[in-house]
Amino acid sequence: MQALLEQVLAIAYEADDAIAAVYARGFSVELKDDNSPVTEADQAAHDVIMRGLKKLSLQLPILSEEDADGFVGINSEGRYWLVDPLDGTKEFIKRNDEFTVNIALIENGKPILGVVTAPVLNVAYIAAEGVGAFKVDASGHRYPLHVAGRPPSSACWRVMGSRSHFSPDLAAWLERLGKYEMQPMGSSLKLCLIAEGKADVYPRLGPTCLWDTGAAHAVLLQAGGRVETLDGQPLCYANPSAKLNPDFVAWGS
Ligand SMILES: Nc1ncnc2c1ncn2[C@@H]1O[C@H](COP(=O)(O)O)[C@@H](OP(=O)(O)O)[C@H]1O
Ligand SMILES: [Mg+2]
Repeated sequence: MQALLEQVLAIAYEADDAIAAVYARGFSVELKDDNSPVTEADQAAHDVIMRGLKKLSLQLPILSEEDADGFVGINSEGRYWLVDPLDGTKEFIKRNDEFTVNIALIENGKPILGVVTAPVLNVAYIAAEGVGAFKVDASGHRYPLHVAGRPPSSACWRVMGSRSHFSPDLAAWLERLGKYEMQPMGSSLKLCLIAEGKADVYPRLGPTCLWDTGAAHAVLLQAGGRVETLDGQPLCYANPSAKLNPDFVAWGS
């Protein structure tokens, strides 16, 4: 797993370079069939990742946001790669730097390896079963990741939230949580910040796709956290044809 993690990190860094090049030179924005925005950078990162994963000795089916129809299905051992080449496309377009490359290895519905890189913030979050979870800074230094403990009853919950999506259900959920402060953040960085101990909880009561969460979910699991549906079951990736996650809550401790 350690060797595979390093290979996947190298692929994600290559995708970072492709994205950063588009970011630097400027880009136009198109709308996909579902009306969500897409740029040249999403496709460039997808191409790099597909090429990289196909060269690995471990040959697995790939489900990428940019070619979901090309997914051939989970293999006989219950495994597949789950990829969001550029999560936070809206943040990319707004140029606020909060976007990520996401590659996860799923086995029997569970993310067992994950790599999340932020091309402009120059940070990576990596994890695998049997290896642990680490943050990698711009100079390549690695720091083990651990979630924070549950906040004392007098303290505020540090809540992560989307910059673009809020719902009445989320407002009601937060009301029940108690005292909290909300930190808005684009992309899968929300889950990574919980893995780092910088936030406590991320309730997502609104649509996301499997590829938005798989890689950062792996990081959070290895850092001691969890991601659960509203009835307390682990968020599961065993039915990729559904594409959509149910509502979920990511917890540190
Ligand atoms: N109506 C919808 N259906 C499915 N996924 C949605 C959605 N609205 C937003 N998302 C997902 O939410 C992600 C953005 O989340 P956030 O606002 O927390 O950064 C998007 O990722 P992309 O940017 O990769 O398209 C997209 O996949
Ligand atoms: Mg996404």
